Formats: sequence, structure tokens, C-alpha cells
Amino acid sequence: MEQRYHNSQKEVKEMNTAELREQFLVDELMVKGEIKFTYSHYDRVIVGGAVPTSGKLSLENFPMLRAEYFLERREMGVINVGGNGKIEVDGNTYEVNKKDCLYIGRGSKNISFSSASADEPALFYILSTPAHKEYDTKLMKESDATPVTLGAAETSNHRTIYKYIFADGLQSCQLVMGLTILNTGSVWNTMPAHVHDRRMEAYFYFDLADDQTIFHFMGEPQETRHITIHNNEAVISPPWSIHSGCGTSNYSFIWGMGGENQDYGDMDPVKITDLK
Ligand SMILES: O=C[C@H](O)[C@@H](O)CC(=O)C(=O)O
Ligand SMILES: [Zn+2]
Repeated sequence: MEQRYHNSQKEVKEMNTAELREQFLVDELMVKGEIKFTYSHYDRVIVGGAVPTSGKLSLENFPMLRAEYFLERREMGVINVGGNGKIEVDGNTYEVNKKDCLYIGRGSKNISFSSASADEPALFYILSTPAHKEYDTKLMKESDATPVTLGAAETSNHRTIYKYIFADGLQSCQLVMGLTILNTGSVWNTMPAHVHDRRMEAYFYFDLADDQTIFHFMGEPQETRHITIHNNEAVISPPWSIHSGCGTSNYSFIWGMGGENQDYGDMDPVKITDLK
């Protein structure tokens, strides 16, 4: 498991392209036949990807967690963005197909991931946060989420938001998770941008054509920087940073947060004309 430590606002201002990418971009997340993890020290959120092919992939423990097993003191959210797949949690099997979300509660011990087809494998995107108590492991199908439409074609940000793990959805200790789908011709996400000093956020971009890119904007609202992102890559957003993107075509992304509260609406918006 790779570790990413904190960076101060002052430090980030001074970073060049390579340094920004090294600190905040999480690439090589979806690797066939592997589970990959990156441990961020912002709210101790672990970002991961699991791509099972012909066999099952089991969730292993990591010595750096100093735990008996991965979810001894943690909870986990998983969203599939690939082919049909299954997740087994302590003997129960859940069908987690594209855009379905499984919340896995603290205390769950034996977890494994599998794909229905090795040729079209499931792509499981994983977030894990520290948890103080156990909530039920529960599946939310895409069709059970309540979509909310935001933005407009005129401002190139017409998009639909699906919330899965949050105060009024799947219950968790602190994890918040969902996804956003941009309409064809819309390329801007999260504009107007916002910060939420109470929560870090991670974005995972998917369903972007292989020959396209997304300019992901980060940094303090008056000190913005960008990182270019390709399909199936994630980016870490410190609590004090904006997180917004503009693609060279439309795309979808999973957002997820850990921290002080689970109130999706807790955002301090930044006026578009105040961004620098
Ligand atoms: O704090 C919330 C997150 O930044 C995202 O949910 C925003 C988002 O998906 C969007 O506006 O498209
Ligand atoms: Zn946000």
C-alpha cells in the first residue's frame, strides 16, 4: 500500500507539474488481476481498485494498518464501473454490477471480489475510512439511488448526481460516496467550485474515452493548479482545496469523502469570478 502524507497550502503553491502528480494523482489503480491501495493521510482515507479476472481476489490485511484484519477498525464503500461482478462478505454474496454500490461495515473479515467474465472484468473502486462502530453491510443498486440533475447545457455542466452512502442513504460512520454522470456535450464538473474544510475528497474518473483527458482543478480558490487525468485514475483533494474538472469530452466520476460530517450539502461555494 502506497502512502501519501499531508501537504500544506504553502507547499502546494510551490509545486511543479511532476510534484503535483506525485502527491495527488492516483494512477495505476485498475490493474487486471490485482487490488491496489493508496493510503492518504487526509482523514486517513484509503483509495483502492480491484480488477478480478478469472479467479477471486481476496482483501488482504496490511502490516501498516496494525490491525488483525483490514476492516477491524474501518468501513468500506465499493462501486463497480466495469463488467458484472460479485463481492463476498463473510459468506454472503452481493451482485455488484456497473454503478451499484456496496457498503461494507466495520468488523467484516473475509471479503473477496470476482468478475462474471474475465474478458470484461468488473472494475471495483474502493474507499475506506476509519470507523468507530459497525453498520450493516448493504447493497444499493443504481436503480435504487435517487438521481439529482444539476447544471445546464448552456454552461457545459449538465450532469446527474447519484448519492449512495450519505446521511439519508446507506448508513456509515463517516464515509460519503456517490457518482456523477455528465451529459454528452457537458464537460465541467463541480463548477461553481467549492471547498469543505471539514472533509477531504477523492475523485475517480471513469467512462472517459481513451484518447481524451480531463483537466482537474485543485488548490486554494485563489491559487488554483491543474492535473491532467486519464480514464480510471483518481485524484486526492485536501479539505482546503477546490475539486473541479473540465474534460475534452464528457465522462463520469465517483466522488467520496471522509471527515467531520456526512452532510452532502456542507460546501462553501466559491464565486466563479473570484477564482484565481
Ligand atoms: O462535495 C461534493 C462533491 O464535490 C461532488 O459531489 C460534486 C459533484 O459531483 C458535482 O458537482 O458534479
Ligand atoms: Zn466537494
